[in-house]
Amino acid sequence: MKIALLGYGKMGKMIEQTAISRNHEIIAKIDNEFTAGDIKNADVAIDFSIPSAAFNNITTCFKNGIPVISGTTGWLDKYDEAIACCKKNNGAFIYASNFSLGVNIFFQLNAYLAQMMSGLKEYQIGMEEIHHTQKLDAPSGTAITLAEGIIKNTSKTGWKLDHAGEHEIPIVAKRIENVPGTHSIRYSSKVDDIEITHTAHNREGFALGAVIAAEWIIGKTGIFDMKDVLNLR
Ligand SMILES: NC(=O)c1ccc[n+]([C@@H]2O[C@H](COP(=O)([O-])OP(=O)(O)OC[C@H]3O[C@@H](n4cnc5c(N)ncnc54)[C@H](O)[C@@H]3O)[C@@H](O)[C@H]2O)c1
Ligand SMILES: O=C(O)C1=N[C@H](C(=O)O)CCC1
Repeated sequence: MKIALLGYGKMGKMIEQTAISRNHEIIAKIDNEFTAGDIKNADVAIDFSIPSAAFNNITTCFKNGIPVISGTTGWLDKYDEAIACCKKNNGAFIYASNFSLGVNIFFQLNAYLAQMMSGLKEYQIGMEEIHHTQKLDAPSGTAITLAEGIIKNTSKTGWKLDHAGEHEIPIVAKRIENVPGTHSIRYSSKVDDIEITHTAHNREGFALGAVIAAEWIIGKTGIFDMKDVLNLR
């Protein structure tokens, strides 16, 4: 598989290593603006760039017939527009706030726990995410996906950083040097707490999931997610 890397920072470099170890070829390492000519020979593009560049990167690929795996977070105000562009161009797309296989299992666990806790008014919910200090967005994309999983399964109607209203999920975002990504959801009552945590030890899991998604999407048309890739439905 010939891969164009859109974003050659911490994740782009990790994905390069993983892709080469799985016998793929990196045909473009893009770390700034690019033209269609730079990526024309790619079978797939993997975008781990920055929030302000993601939409343009992704839609340029659709317009040039290249399937996209998108891991960049913090750009989802334009997600619907990107989907419309993908459909118009008969393209193929997977966005995941977190490509790690463990986190995708954790998403399922979170939804199941929320369903069980939904009737128990004694428990107050809270979420915490911890990432490295270079992270541009807060809360993390993963925390937003986790909050959406809770909203779908409880009477909570939204989320807010720090001071949430009664019907919202409070998210605390901490930035600590060199932390790859830790997410916890806690249900606290007067008598006990229930807490689930996913801790990434490094970035290898994110990269492996993104390369597996890229292998999976080749030859397909449509909009998919990691549940499709990992057969979690
Ligand atoms: N979905 C996941 O599993 C997952 C995992 C880790 C990180 N992320 C997200 O991926 C993104 C990148 O993370 P990172 O840690 O590699 O960040 P990073 O800052 O190390 O790398 C981003 C790179 O994008 C480059 N860039 C800037 N403008 C660009 C453009 N127009 N086109 C292409 N590249 C451009 C920057 O020069 C930089 O090298 C972030 O949004 C982060 O939240 C997602
Ligand atoms: O390092 C980052 O930045 C990460 N971003 C994703 C998010 O926002 O959830 C995934 C975890 C690492």
